Amino acid sequence: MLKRAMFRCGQLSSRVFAVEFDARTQPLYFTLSSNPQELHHAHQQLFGDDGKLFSLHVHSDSRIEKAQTHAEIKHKLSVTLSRDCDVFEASSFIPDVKNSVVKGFFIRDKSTTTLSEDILKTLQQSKSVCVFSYKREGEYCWQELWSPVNQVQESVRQYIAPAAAAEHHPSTLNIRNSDVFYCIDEAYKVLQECTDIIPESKEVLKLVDEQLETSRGDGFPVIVIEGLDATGKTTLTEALQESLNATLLKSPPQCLAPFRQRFDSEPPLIRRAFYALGNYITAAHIGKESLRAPVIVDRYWHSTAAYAIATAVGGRVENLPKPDSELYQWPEDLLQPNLVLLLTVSPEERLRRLRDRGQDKTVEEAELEINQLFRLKVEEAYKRIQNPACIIVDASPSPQEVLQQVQHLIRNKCHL
Ligand SMILES: Nc1ncnc2c1ncn2[C@@H]1O[C@H](COP(=O)(O)OP(=O)(O)O)[C@@H](O)[C@H]1O
Ligand SMILES: Nc1ccn([C@H]2C[C@H](O)[C@@H](COP(=O)(O)OP(=O)(O)O)O2)c(=O)n1
Repeated sequence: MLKRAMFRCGQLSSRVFAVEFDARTQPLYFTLSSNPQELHHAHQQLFGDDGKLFSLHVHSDSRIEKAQTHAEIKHKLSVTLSRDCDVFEASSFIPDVKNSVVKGFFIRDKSTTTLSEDILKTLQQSKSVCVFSYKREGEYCWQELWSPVNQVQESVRQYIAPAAAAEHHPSTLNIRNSDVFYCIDEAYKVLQECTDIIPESKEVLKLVDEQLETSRGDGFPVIVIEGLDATGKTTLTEALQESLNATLLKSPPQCLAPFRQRFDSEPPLIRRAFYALGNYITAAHIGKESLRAPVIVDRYWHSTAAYAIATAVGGRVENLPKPDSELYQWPEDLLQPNLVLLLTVSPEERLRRLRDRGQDKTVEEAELEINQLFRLKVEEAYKRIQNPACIIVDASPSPQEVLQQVQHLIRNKCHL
């Protein structure tokens, strides 16, 4: 039983563990060795402290189950653990090997209670959760499979040994087909896999099926307006609709509005597949409408990819996939617009606009406000997307001036 659990965790010796100790610094990397190794000074921060240390990792052959279990554990740990407990995002991975990441958490419990053990005991009953504990002895620290009743005779001590920082941040390794989708089939499959647990998936897939093949000849230009919330997309797209006599579309499309809240509460795999499919429905609408008039689109694939990448990647902007990464390439089967404009304003002006609007913000936007790092990553990811890349527009002047600036760009680039 224990051996099977170890096996589920993959070949531990070739794996590197990364703990997101502090969002502003690089993760703490370590690996495991069967020989005692003195604790590296950097690791003293985590392993040298008093208190109990645990890590837990989520495994399953079903990616839907894995995503949901991870999200449930995250929620449970955040609401039940005491103030004396720190929880860090952790992962284990094989350096630079795509899709090798196993996500989990690292728990440091300085309390005198057994609360964290009690919670881990419950979590461990799930066949997809694997818990390790860490023990110190002098200069050494080792990891072993944790068991609440202490019958881990078979478990081998694996000593903590320093590991080099990975060239590609581990959170970038699993992005393809988990956070960002590069063809309709991959996103479609995710929703097919969750029809049992999320009945709404069937309705979304039906709406996708109802869309005819997207084909677009030499129709009117298609112009996408992108940007963070409150950068002025609605104001500009409505003004453009009027001034160009254009059709205004959105992604996700109106027909998905009844399902959005449901999918927003799901883990990234399911949530991002939903938004990806929304782009294909919008593409079908663009295909039809652009035969009749110019089309303005409020958010499209740039938003889907930039938010997904920025959410998936922990810590600093430097952790994003490298600028030349294939992860920034537009999906080959998704209708391409003629022009993508990214509206940018300073963080202060954006906050002022958000406050003036006085609306409830989505959770993600509320996080943006407190999380400068996240906002920077979304903007940087927007700028790195290729084929087509976006043109940056300074949206801080008055609405009339922004409109004029954009009309000028459209005249030049699309000859409208
Ligand atoms: N160029 C601008 N200058 C000042 N305020 C603006 C400008 N464009 C939009 N706003 C205001 O900022 C707020 C957010 O604009 P909105 O168009 O709703 O942004 P988005 O659609 O990107 O969320 C609104 O209250 C809007 O009136
Ligand atoms: N085409 C799109 C549009 C939005 N999204 C996602 C990205 C973010 O998680 C949210 C942002 O939506 P938000 O509600 O803040 O946007 P609006 O205020 O409606 O412009 O939606 C997407 O993935 N793909």
